[in-house]
Amino acid sequence: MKNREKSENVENGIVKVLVTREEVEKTVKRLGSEITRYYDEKETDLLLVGLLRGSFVFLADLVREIKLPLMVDFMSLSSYGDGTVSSGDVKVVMDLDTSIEGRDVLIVEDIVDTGNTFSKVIRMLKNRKPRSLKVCTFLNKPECRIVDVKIDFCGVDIPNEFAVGYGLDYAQKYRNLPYVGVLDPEILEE
Ligand SMILES: O=P(O)(O)OC[C@H]1O[C@H](OP(=O)(O)OP(=O)(O)O)[C@H](O)[C@@H]1O
Ligand code: HPA
Repeated sequence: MKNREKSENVENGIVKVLVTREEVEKTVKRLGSEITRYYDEKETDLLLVGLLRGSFVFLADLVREIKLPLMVDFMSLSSYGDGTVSSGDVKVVMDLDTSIEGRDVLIVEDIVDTGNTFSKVIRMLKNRKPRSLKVCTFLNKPECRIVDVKIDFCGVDIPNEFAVGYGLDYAQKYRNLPYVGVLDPEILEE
């Protein structure tokens, strides 16, 4: 089968599953409980900041597992202009709508890879004087870290392979897979 035909069927482009649908569900529930427990002890004014586009699937599931009043806002940053390699040059494409001054902000990501995106957004949001600033990611690739970032709520550690699904894309595709998989290297080379 030709690569083009393969890539038209998303399931066919996947060579290995890294996080199954069941593991996704368990992980999101665990993170929801941890976050609920952490903020529950304080008088919280919780704002979840989702980083577009990758976090939208995880964030939609996560908010339903957090048993606290909260608000949601989004930012869009871009770092992977050419596909699979981080340029290290993170740009703000769309900023928040809301002021975060004096609020408890939880940044939500689909993946921390080099750490460039998180470190940039943390620096930027700290300047806006939130009461607290924590970070949550569904996936973590510790082997790829270039910039050190402290992750407060971490889903699953994965190896150094290009992951797609559950919000993560390759060339804007595969975000709709309900699990996380590794893409066929032939497709990456196309
Ligand atoms: O730790 P890093 O090396 O910075 O990589 C992580 C970032 O890369 C991806 O975003 P991307 O720029 O691909 O945009 P997307 O969210 O729209 O997929 C991902 O969603 C994270 O935001
Ligand atoms: O493994 C990845 N997959 C998709 N997007 C990404 N952005 C950083 N790392 C990845």
